[in-house]
Amino acid sequence: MDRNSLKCKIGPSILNSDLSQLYAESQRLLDNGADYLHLDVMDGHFVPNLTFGHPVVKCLRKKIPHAFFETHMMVQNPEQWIEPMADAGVSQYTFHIEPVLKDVLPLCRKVREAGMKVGLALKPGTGIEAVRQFINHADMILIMTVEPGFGGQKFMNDMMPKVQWLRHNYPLLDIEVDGGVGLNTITACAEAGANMIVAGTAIIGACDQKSVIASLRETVERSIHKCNV
Ligand SMILES: O=C(CO)[C@H](O)[C@H](O)COP(=O)(O)O
Ligand SMILES: [Fe+2]
Repeated sequence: MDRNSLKCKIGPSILNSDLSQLYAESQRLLDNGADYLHLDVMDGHFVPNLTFGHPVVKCLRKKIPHAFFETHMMVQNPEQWIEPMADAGVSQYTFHIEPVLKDVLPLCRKVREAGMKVGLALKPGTGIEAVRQFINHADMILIMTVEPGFGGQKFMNDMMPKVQWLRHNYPLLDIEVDGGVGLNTITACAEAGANMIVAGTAIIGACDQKSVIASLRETVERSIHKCNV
């Protein structure tokens, strides 16, 4: 299997950081080796929690003009926020397919027309068959490894078969895992085939962010390399 063009990317989630210092926290993560920022947007409907929306993302973009911003849209109506998030300077718009199953394709098109990359996210209870027909229309698939809504939850190892299935059938697809990912769970993610790694608590709470990010990267790169030999 030729996975030469598959890249490991580490995207810290700022969900559990000191949000009063959003810019400083985000810049520190980038300075410590993050490849992108994973921004968790929650609307209090799709998940029982509320975070921030496009006005905050727009302010952050003004301070950080060049980094790749992924918004993880845990919202009931993803269509509503496509234009505002594009205007805020979002690079990739990752939305959950569950509330919009009949409209996934037109939404993918709208996200792309708005100038953003397309990510499709699956809750733990959503089987891979629900996303199969849309994979070729997306840039990335996000397999949630916790129930979306809160940081600091326990990693669900039983999500790994979904990642394995995706990697087996789509050797070059960007596959992201999110939820409870850290030094103790990264090997499972890497061996299953994930190459885009979201980690919140494990990075934000670390004394040495740089070494945690480097270590997550090393594990994933080792797995990618193993498949190339
Ligand atoms: O989408 C999320 C929660 O819904 C967060 O991205 C995720 O939980 C990251 O935090 P942690 O690594 O602490 O689990
Ligand atoms: Fe997330």
